[in-house]
Amino acid sequence: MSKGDHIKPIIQVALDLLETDRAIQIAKESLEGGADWIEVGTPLIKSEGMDAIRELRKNFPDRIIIADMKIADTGSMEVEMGAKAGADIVVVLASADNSTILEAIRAGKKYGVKIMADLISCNDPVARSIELEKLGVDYINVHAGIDQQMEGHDSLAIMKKVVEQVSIPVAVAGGLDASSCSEAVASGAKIVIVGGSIVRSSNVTASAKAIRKSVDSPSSAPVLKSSPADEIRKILEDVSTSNISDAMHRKGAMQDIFSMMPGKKMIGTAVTVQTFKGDWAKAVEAIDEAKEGDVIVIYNGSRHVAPWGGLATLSCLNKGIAGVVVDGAVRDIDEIRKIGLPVFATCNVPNAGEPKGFGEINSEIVCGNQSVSPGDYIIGDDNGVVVIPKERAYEIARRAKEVEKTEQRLFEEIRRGSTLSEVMKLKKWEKH
Ligand SMILES: O=C([C@H](O)CO)[C@H](O)[C@H](O)COP(=O)(O)O
Repeated sequence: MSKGDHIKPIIQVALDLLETDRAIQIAKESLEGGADWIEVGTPLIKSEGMDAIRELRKNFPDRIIIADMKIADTGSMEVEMGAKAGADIVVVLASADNSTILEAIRAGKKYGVKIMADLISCNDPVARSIELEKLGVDYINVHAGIDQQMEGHDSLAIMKKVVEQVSIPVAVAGGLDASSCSEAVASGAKIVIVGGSIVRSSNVTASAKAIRKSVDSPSSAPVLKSSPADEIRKILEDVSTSNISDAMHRKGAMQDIFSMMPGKKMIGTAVTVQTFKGDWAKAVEAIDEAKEGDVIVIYNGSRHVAPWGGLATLSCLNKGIAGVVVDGAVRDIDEIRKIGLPVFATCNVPNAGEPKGFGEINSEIVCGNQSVSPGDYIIGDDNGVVVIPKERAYEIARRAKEVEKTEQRLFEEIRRGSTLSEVMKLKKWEKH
């Protein structure tokens, strides 16, 4: 039997990293957990070039190595590069022109490597799979890319159609975890390609083991999906406002708004209130308009007169409101702390304002220098408060989760005795 012939389903670990040394260590831990094939991920190839493939080949002489080059042109030249660096399988984009695919296949035959076609972003993946098989590719990868996953795409439904139409082995990729891998194998996938769920885990070996176990006793029971709102909420419970800020490229964080209830996290959807210096009527009326799980977000603009205090906070608790944010001052901090509701504000003062009744409830406002519309997601913790526009809530929650996973892995590597700059090769990545 050659090193490519597997009877069991194949787990291909996708090393989507930027540094070869980390990739080698993570590959080692993945293989200990039961992964089979090693993919030199596209980001790694772009970061370190063909040398990443050479190094992985040197370290893992007996393993199948896939060069995820996502070839779009010059099929022959790039397959030759991958082959000469030590790859067994080279990846070409399924959306590349047939001339590129054919040249890749010809070069593959010449240099003894197989060709995998990646269906990422293909308009008609099933029809293209049939064409690719006729053209002569060796494997097809049904793939929802990382950015597509963040918007809720997944690859399993298309993969199930593709396996019915082609007889070459079908791989599947796109945010797979143990349960989706199991479903994929039960539905006909021969290769499961797993990146984030293994390589960004703080315990790579345990995560690979869990996937090994799931693909070796696959279940066709579809993974039960929760509603987008439930999924968003569940993810937001796991991540910090720092993770969310990173996911939003530093957009979304309110300025000069601080927690009055250290240690309390707040997640909810905005009911907005525009008021004017110390006028507390609209702020308090908003409590009756808000529903369970909402966050009342108030622009007031005074550091010296408070539109919010203990009585309003207790009223919120009675209605199941998730918390309050005030661009301005609050008072009765001792009472607020006893009540225990998360309250965020610019500062605290003893002075109350007046219920004059100017302003509006549920118009677009600016709070902490951020635009907030009714229904936007508001998350607060000890780092501060961030706003996620409702239209991007699912995507940003998913991206924040990826940030959190990446950090968990970095924590693990630092715990092993390294430093942040060593792990991240900071000097190499300084801007030139
Ligand atoms: O190919 C991939 C992606 O385009 C980045 O290069 C990933 O390796 C593939 O999607 C698997 O990774 P996960 O989706 O994180 O499991």
